[in-house]
Amino acid sequence: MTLELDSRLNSLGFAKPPAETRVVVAMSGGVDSSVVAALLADEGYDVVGVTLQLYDHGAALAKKGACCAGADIHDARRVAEERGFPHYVLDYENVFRDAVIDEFADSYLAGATPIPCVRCNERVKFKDLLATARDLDADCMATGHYIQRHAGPQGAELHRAVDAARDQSYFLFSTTREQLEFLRFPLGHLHSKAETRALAHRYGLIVADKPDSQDICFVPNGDYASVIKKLRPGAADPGEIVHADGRVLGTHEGIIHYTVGQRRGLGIGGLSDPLYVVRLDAEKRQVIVGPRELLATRAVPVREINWLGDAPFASRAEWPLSVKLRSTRPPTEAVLRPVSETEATVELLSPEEGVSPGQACVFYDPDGSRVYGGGWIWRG
Ligand SMILES: Nc1ncnc2c1ncn2[C@@H]1O[C@H](COP(=O)(O)OP(=O)(O)OP(=O)(O)O)[C@@H](O)[C@H]1O
Repeated sequence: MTLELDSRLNSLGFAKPPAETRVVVAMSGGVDSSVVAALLADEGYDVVGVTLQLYDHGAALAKKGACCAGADIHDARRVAEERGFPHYVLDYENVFRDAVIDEFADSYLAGATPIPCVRCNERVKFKDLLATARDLDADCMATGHYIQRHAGPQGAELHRAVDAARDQSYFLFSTTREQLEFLRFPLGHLHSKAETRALAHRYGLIVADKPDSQDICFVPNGDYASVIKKLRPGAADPGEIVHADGRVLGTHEGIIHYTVGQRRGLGIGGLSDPLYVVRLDAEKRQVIVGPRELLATRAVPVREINWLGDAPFASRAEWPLSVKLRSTRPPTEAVLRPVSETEATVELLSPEEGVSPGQACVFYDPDGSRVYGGGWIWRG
């Protein structure tokens, strides 16, 4: 660990001494947020750990070891005990089910590909948990997200994490400016997860070698279709697989099994050209397939926009930006044309494949480093 790194991590940006600065740390029981809590406690901050129980680990949805369930709560508590700061567990099962899981299931049934982690940040962690932190008289709330918060001339700014492989900006675009003022992300400056684990070992944390959590915490092994079937029994009805030219090519076991851009697993072999899912029609329960060229999208309709730029979002006819259309893709150049305060059309300079309703379109400045917000892709 370099001295330079330590000095960057030493301050949450408050004028008063750490001992007089109360920080609520959102603790999942994973290595990232445990390191945040240990680091801040070590620097002398008045740390209070809070863990949300998001679902019952004995219930059908959860898997052993999934975040937010029993074993993780136990780990978070152990870290707090060993580092000597208070820790609270709050039961958020009902809130999480209503605000995140239900929409996740309904979104798939409507033919979209949702991102529940964004809704969890927006509706649970940065709303109710943040309110709890204020109730606890905290000066700020810190999380283990890999993202940077910079103090800019117009207020707090959101920037991509230094470690591009860990960057979570795609999942945080809907953070409001007011929330951002109160939030801190002490891991955003780190260059790799190895640095986080090195810190965890330095503090002797029991979670130092705990495996990284999975993509969606309530979906065991990525098998989201099983989760949806449990939540909405009978809702995943079979239907037709239809070529974009109108030919019926076969049947499927429910549109929840498909996503735009998918090629494998269509079960319609024997055709000369490779076919891709180009659209899901929830009303007709049809999976529409076609050749690859039908996947290319240039104009992306976006709504529910949260803007984190300095000038009002709708104040200009167009903005040159770069955008990310999937969490795993790099930013790509675009021009954004506002339609209203919360809606826009994003025109991509080079067309992208597999742009799916329900995913986020996240806006960055043209060099792809500062996050200007984003919105939800819809069908238009
Ligand atoms: N159940 C929870 N209770 C409180 N805070 C949580 C909970 N789950 C996640 N968080 C907070 O949100 C951050 C990002 O969550 P995410 O699910 O992306 O975890 P992660 O990257 O696996 O981090 P960690 O190693 O801390 O689990 C966590 O670092 C933590 O600060």
